[in-house]
Amino acid sequence: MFTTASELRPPNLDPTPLFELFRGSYATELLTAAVAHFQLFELLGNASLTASALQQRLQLERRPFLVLTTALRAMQLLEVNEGQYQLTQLAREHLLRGGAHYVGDYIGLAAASPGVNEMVARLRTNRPANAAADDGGAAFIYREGLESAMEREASARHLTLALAGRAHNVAPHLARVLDLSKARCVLDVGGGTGLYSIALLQQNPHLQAIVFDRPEVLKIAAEFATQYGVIDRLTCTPGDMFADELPASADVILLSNILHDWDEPQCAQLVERCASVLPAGGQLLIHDVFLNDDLAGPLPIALYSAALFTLTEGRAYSADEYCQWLKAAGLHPAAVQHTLIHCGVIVGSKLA
Ligand SMILES: C[S@@+](CC[C@H](N)C(=O)[O-])C[C@H]1O[C@@H](n2cnc3c(N)ncnc32)[C@H](O)[C@@H]1O
Repeated sequence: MFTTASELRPPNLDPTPLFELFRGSYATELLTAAVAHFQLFELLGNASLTASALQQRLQLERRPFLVLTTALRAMQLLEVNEGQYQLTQLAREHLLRGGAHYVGDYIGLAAASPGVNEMVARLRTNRPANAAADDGGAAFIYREGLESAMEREASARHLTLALAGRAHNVAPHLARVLDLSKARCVLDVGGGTGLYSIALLQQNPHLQAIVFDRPEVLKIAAEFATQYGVIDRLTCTPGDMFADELPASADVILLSNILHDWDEPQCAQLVERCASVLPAGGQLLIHDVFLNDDLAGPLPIALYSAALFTLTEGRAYSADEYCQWLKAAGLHPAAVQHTLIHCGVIVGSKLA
């Protein structure tokens, strides 16, 4: 199908604004849900509540609570002072019913829109979209007990190729910020298109790569590896990253856009599993987006977090949260190095 090898190159123009525009709908959905479905602003009124009290009043589990409140904090409508959640002046003036400049009913015009209703359902159930067998299965995630779109040829291809657009832009940047001159083999866990591995292989001619993913997804990785002329150095290994043994032959492991698909216990488990197969001196690379450590923004990441929340079992995390998991697994995290489209990489080293 593909005949000529080509090189992955960074884009001329930064596509980040397109991603921010695309994710903007989550601002409408979360704001309208808070105003018209959860009555969050009335609930807080002029009082302040601890996180657990507010979470209880909203009847939300931890993950939806964090997604909703992170976005509202990033929107400057909610603030946390000494552990107490309270409304900002902006929210008090405009989102408390009865105020002279109340705009809640205006925002409420979107209350019955399909996007808002869907967001409310996701927040209330804490379950990803399409997770029932009849709905085609959840996007991007596979684990035992969950119906997954990644197990079906057409949907796995569709979803994986959708991510190729972002990878084509970001992967060449990742390859340029990392120094893998001394590395032998990179294991790309949940590697999807394989484009991140392919960029690393093109940048480092001595390197080998293993892309570990579900069988239907690996078909696409093999096609791209052929197209980009690195199929002789890239192995596709099918498996379940939670249940199967991870290949132990790599000295670098990449988790690119993986942990944000999973809830906190699975993130800790996955980091631990990766760390356990790394040799001394090996590195675990977490390539992802990062919330601020206080989980109060920035807004583009808070909105992306909402997207991840609705589609998967994850959300966006902070660098601090990632560092905690790396340290718990015995790895030493370095500072975030930025790539593109809000992404960056944290290198966790296993000391020799
Ligand atoms: C959001 S995509 C990220 C793909 C790629 N790393 C990237 O950055 O574009 C998540 C990937 O993890 C894979 N995945 C999900 N659950 C998995 C599991 N239990 N075992 C192996 N791969 C899994 C999916 O098939 C998908 O390719």
